[in-house]
Amino acid sequence: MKTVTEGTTLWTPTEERIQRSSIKRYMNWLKEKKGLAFETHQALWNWSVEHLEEFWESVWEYCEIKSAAPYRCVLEERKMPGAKWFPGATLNYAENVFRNERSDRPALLFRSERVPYREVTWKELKEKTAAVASALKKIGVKPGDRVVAYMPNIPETVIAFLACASIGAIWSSCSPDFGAGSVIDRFQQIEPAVLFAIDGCQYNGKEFDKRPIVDELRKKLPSLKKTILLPYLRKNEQERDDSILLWDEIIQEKAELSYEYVPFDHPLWILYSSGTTGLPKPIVQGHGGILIEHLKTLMIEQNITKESTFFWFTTTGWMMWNFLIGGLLVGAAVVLYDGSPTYPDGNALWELAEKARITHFGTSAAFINICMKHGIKPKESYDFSGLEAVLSTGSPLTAEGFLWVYENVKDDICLVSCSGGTDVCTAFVGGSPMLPVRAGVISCRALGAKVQAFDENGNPLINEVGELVVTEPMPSMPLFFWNDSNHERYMSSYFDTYPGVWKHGDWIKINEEGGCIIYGRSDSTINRAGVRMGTSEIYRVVEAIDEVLDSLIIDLEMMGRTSFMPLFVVLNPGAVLDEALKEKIRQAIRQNVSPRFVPDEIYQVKQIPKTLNGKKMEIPIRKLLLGFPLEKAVNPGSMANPESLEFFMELSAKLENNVKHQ
Ligand SMILES: CC(=O)CC(=O)O
Repeated sequence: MKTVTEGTTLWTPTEERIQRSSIKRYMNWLKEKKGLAFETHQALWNWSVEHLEEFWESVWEYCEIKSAAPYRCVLEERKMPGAKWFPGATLNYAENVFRNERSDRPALLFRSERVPYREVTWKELKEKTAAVASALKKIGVKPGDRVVAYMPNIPETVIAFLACASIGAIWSSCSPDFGAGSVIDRFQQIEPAVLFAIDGCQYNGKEFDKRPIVDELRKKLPSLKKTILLPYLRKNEQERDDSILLWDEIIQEKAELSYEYVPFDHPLWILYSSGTTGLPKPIVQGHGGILIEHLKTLMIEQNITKESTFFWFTTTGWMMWNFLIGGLLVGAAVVLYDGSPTYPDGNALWELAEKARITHFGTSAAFINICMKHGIKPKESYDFSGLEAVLSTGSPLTAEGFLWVYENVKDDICLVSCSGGTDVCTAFVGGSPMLPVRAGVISCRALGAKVQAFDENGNPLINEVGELVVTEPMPSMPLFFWNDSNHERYMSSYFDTYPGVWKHGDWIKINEEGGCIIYGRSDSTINRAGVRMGTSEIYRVVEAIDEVLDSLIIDLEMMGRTSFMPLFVVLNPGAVLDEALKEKIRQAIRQNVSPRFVPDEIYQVKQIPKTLNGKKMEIPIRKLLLGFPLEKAVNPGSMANPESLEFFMELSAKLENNVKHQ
């Protein structure tokens, strides 16, 4: 693997390119319409976070947001949580999508492992959305009711979502790689009225029959009035009772699309993020907040226009799906892909990039690492003449990953490594076509996101690693968590450490130029390629296995190291950790959680390190395995079983050697 020094400049935009970038156009507009002139991106960012109300109002005007009733003011109170944005305004997300309807370009482009390539026109998208909206209304779905989907990343899922948004119902989805238990844990909390589901799907060349899971969901979700089934795997073999409607039947209906105008803070969707304990947190985000945040990011910051073709490799279980669909708000053609990114080989997505003439290719750092490890050189086989930007998220992209993109994809593109979270359904930090790209460094903080690195006492740090915090409200922050009426869970998720300041749970370093490096999670949540899972969800499955007595799982993803997620198990007397038991554990996680969370290695240990009151010591062990000295990682005095550390200290030394020799 070719190495490169962190911070090496790999790309500098030409003056011509800066001038035609969307951010420059927005800056020119600010100058002309508001008399505000900014020389640099940093100056613009400073203004955007100091003059929040002016900034977000300018986004509303510049992006020409369509609303039914005007707002009384931009921000009623600057506080977190509880900021009330654009009170008085009523609007609808779906209307802001369909205002872009046109006949000369498709709305969606789609490929799956089974479907070679298909385009969906704006007309088809609108007609089918209208038909599904009408079916939902006939079922009795009202504004505020929940509509859930167990569907892959296919056009039908986008249609179902837009239909749901158009009538003011609340959308929520889990991707079919989630096992029944994980889906039930999420959907049961929000009592859905309707379930959209597929009968099965294909991944990595293998067919998966999902009917048993769909049956289980229907049994365990008593609030369901109907299930709308899409026979995706086997077209003609569906057994059904009256509570199941078939997709093909409901889309036959001719209906007019109309919009339920809802307040700016009316819930649009519920996303899930896992903490370290308890069930996944159902995060509610609003029509207006998402609309304005996604327009700001895509249309102003990322140069996505009506002529762009925007792709992100994602499943419907990751917030990047929700973000990708935001491309329709700008009027871009959105590219969907369903399947393994490496099926039949590592060129699948690059081939799609050529075929669909993708201008903005979004992926995860994990995918770039796979391409790098497999020596894939897409530029030798494909024509990327229209490609303007490669975007990466999910985990920090290493300096070598940056270099790989410039050497093997295209040398004249803006590479955007970005990081944010499900909690805000956007990026806090990212890139800009007006800024140079430096290896391993995220170019800037997002406009309107007052991101800082804080020390333990809440002092801002420059050039030192600290907690990623956001000190001013953002419109896409959660409205609330479902079933959390007194905001207890919401408060403890972000505001426990620094009152009134959002602590995100990532380590970040910010330099004087505004460039950022993310160093991974500062808590013990597992984050595999962007999808978060609480450790408790994995313990539940692993510890249900007869042979397993206790367990500990640690995510060792950190900048400069390959992602490595070891699982430690204490076995019952007489049990042996042989290959058969390891496979049994992996299989249990694969089926009940998701294949994504199968550990990289399983180790047998005598004891799990615990605190005096019996809590598993995830963060201290993570620190130890990441190479922190013992005294900085663990306080043995607070432990019930300090002798359990010996194994982890030895392992830490071995992992250090591995890393040095990578
Ligand atoms: C933008 C993001 O934050 C994506 C992720 O890493 O989950």
